[in-house]
Amino acid sequence: MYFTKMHGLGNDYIYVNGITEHIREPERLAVRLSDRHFGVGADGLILILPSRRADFRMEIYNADGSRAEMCGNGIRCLAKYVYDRGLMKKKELIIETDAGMRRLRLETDEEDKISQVTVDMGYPIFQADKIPIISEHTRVVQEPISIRHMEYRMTGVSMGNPHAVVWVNSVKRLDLAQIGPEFEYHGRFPRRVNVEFAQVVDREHIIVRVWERGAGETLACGTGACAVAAAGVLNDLTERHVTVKLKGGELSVLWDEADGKIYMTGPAVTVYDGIVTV
Ligand SMILES: N[C@@H](CCC[C@H](N)C(=O)O)C(=O)O
Repeated sequence: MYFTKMHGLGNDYIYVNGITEHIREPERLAVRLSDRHFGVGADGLILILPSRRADFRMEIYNADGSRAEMCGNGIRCLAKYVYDRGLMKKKELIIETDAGMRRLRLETDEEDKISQVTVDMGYPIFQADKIPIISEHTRVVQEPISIRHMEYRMTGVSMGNPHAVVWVNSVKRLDLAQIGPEFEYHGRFPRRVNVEFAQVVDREHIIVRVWERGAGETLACGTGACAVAAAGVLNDLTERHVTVKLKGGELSVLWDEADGKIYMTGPAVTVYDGIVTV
């Protein structure tokens, strides 16, 4: 099976062209290939598939084999994948995801190399039952949650996939390996959760560490950065246009007042092409 390893800010995925490759049991394949010791090594597997309603369809499998609705870093890389291979030569494209249609715009340099990709990430969803988060309130805004005898305050956001944003004074000394799984599998998240620990630097800059559902701590999360940006506005901590600094680099995120949608801009990188026996 031919594959390509790509990353957005170190959030790395194995990309397989599902138009030419016949993929059986993608959940199991994701687990096997994502293993960093016995496999290729990645945060998950992304399949590029045909779509009747859009240019392509994206299917995401986390490293543990679970299916995710949307992936912000992954979708930028998917756009690069199809553009660089000439599967599509437009600089504007629409990708169908399990979270709905996403519109993307590619920026290229004078050598036709992609420098940045902007994604229309859609509307942030705050309704607790739609995220989903179990709560007595319609929205989860700075609600207490107890983890390992510590009380945290979380704001719930769906970017097509579920996120809990926790504001902290510093992201440095957090033991994510301990608290991450406790959030992810907490009973208040019926479909598990991605959790972002966010530190406000000033009203336009945020530092974030992410524990991803199905993948653990990753170097970056596109949907997570958008969830943090939305929570920052909701909690009146930040402006609508922010730079989100993650372990693997920076994303620019705008929650547009005009249309209510979130726009995320960042890089997409190819690491290498490979062949694996499956
Ligand atoms: N890293 C991604 C999100 C991938 C899916 C996530 N782990 C989930 O299960 O929802 C991103 O860049 O958005």
